Amino acid sequence: MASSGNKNINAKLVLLGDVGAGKSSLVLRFVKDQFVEFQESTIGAAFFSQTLAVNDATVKFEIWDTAGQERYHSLAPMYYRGAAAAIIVFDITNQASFERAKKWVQELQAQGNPNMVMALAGNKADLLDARKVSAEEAEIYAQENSLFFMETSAKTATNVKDIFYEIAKRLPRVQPAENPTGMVLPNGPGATAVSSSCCA
Ligand SMILES: Nc1nc2c(ncn2[C@@H]2O[C@H](COP(=O)(O)OP(=O)(O)OP(=O)(O)O)[C@@H](O)[C@H]2O)c(=O)[nH]1
Repeated sequence: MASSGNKNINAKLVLLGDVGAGKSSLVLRFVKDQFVEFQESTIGAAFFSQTLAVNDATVKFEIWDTAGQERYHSLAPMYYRGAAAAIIVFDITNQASFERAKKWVQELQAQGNPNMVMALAGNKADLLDARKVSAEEAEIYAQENSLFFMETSAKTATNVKDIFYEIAKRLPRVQPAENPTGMVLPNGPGATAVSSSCCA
């Protein structure tokens, strides 16, 4: 069937991962092209939106940046429920954060949307000297679990736009009825709303 021009796709995306893995920093880099050395730990969750043009579609990501601290774990289903995509983030210099990422993958496989596009981000790829998780190990794990894997650096911007772009390419082109996000904006100091677009 011939394509009928550009499609507009709304996609709820959630970031999950250990405390300090760099979830907020990846979002800040993607949405504002900024990086801060001392990013504060997220409280609850924060919301952002960002539009990305891919070949055949314009994807509006509705991004939930969750808090990695264990005490917020029970809130996570609110954010991944109905999500079209997830980025599970670990820190390549921290083996425990990779183990935590695997736990998130298991939880999403058990309770998330079965068609969810899942990306595994090995973040802080600029800190090569401190690496504890090899790219090979993460790649094998990703392949075995139907995720795609990229090493990213929020600091240098390496692969940040690319990981969102790869997700955008993989999203189903047929949208389910009306906005499935059921979105309720969070309260509290971690909550931020940003709307912008990029990438002609
Ligand atoms: N060198 C380097 N540091 C990074 C990178 N990404 C994040 N950081 C730093 O790591 C720390 C934690 O980053 P955050 O973005 O707050 O991590 P988070 O996963 O959102 O943490 P929580 O909100 O506590 O769950 C901050 O000091 C960041 O500056 C990166 O790619 N490279």
